[in-house]
Amino acid sequence: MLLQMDNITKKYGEFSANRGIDFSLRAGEVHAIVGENGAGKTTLMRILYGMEQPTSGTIRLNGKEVSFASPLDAIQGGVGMVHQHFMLFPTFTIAENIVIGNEPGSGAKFDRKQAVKIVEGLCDQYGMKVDPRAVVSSSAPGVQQRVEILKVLYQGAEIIILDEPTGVLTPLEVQELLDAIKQLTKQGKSFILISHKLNEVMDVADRITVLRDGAVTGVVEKGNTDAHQLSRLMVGRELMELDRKPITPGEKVLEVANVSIRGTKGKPVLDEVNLEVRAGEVVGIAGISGNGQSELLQVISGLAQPDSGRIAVSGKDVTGKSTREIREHGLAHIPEDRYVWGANRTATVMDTGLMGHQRRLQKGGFLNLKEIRSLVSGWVQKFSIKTGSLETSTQYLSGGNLQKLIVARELEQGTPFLIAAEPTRGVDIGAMETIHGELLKRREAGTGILLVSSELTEILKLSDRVLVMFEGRIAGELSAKEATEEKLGMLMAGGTL
Ligand SMILES: Nc1ncnc2c1ncn2[C@@H]1O[C@H](COP(=O)(O)OP(=O)(O)OP(=O)(O)O)[C@@H](O)[C@H]1O
Repeated sequence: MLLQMDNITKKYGEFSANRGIDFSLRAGEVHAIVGENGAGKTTLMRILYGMEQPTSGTIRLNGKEVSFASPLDAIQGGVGMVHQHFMLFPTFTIAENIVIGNEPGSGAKFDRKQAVKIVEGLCDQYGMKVDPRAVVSSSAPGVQQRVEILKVLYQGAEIIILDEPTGVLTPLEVQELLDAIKQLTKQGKSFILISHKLNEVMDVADRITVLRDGAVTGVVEKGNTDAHQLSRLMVGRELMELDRKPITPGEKVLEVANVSIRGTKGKPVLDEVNLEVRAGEVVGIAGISGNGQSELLQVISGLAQPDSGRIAVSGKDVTGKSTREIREHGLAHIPEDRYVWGANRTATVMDTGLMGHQRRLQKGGFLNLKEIRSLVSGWVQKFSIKTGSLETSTQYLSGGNLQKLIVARELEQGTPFLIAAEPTRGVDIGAMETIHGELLKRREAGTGILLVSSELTEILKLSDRVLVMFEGRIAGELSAKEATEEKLGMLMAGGTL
């Protein structure tokens, strides 16, 4: 056995994030770890990667006991990890990012040409394509991820840990990643894959370990299981079908008229965008990321200003208004990137629950802490948010639990208009069911929802109408009845129906 983790326990105070976990990995194997948010997947991998020390338990590589005091130690032992959030230097080139820490050249002189050569060699060896001279910040997420993988390969990794690698990728990039994993295992590399996406797990994994509440609930060979059994092992119950009741849309809660943003390279970022959302309907926006969706959400929510055009929320012109003013006028916003817009990582769960809504929750200039406390603890229950207490700092929440907290806060504002951008990114399948159900409840209660998602299944499940964005324009609109993955895919790629 290449890797053997035996009886791993990790305690944080009284709380056990890992309880007596056994985990093993064969050479050339892809071993997936699945489980609910907060089940302890990332913790187990942080232990393997030397970022955390286990409270008890042993790790053996090729039969020899090892103890990694730091990621540097782990890298030297042949273990590399690609995190949920990329850790690259955005202003450096791809080649610089890959060789950093072990740069070619003598003394202080960095040999750029040699670095490019090294990266070209790696690309050839492992069958992956990147442009070594491109700057990371202008590379697509799929490319940045390849850079991370090439970087750990350059560092000599035999075991590569991928923590929810497909969350930010387009469907095509996901396929490329899965192909790259298969290719690399043929060359003897081994992967540990943390994922909530059971179809991807069933595609690429050889074995699957299911964790629940810090303990193993099953280890299965792929051939002996299916997505149904896995989801039952994960959440301990069957998932339910969504019930989307027919509605009659009401008055306009969002109107975007002829909105444009000029780009830096001649091409507009947003090009005469027109759309509306009415009370009680979900309008989905599909598109390959980078086609203007982020900018559209930014102008609607006051984070950016349009160069021309008009935006109205609940009938009031809010063009050029601040985020605070627009929020006060009836916008709630589940942001695309929870770490940038959604939360301050040092704030407590309670403060995060309050963020952006202080004015609404105050009386006579004072915050009603008792009311806020009972509100936030209600959300924690409803959305099964795993947290020590309301005073716990959000930096100790697992990724999916932080996402659930932000979703709960925005959904529960009960505003007439809600932006839901990637609302289920990083959440487990049970929580996804809860969030989808709650979004539909808001819709029935009359909230108009603008849903932006890179998951076509999510768009198709929830939307009454679907708009497709391509190169800053609305390239097409389909009703819920007309929309299929094939038609959307066609429009997303710039085609016509
Ligand atoms: N430093 C810490 N102090 C206290 N609790 C922690 C700490 N790190 C993690 N935890 C807790 O340990 C539990 C397991 O977290 P972990 O990140 O391993 O979950 P996960 O299975 O990866 O979840 P997700 O799918 O949401 O990413 C969580 O409840 C988390 O709040």
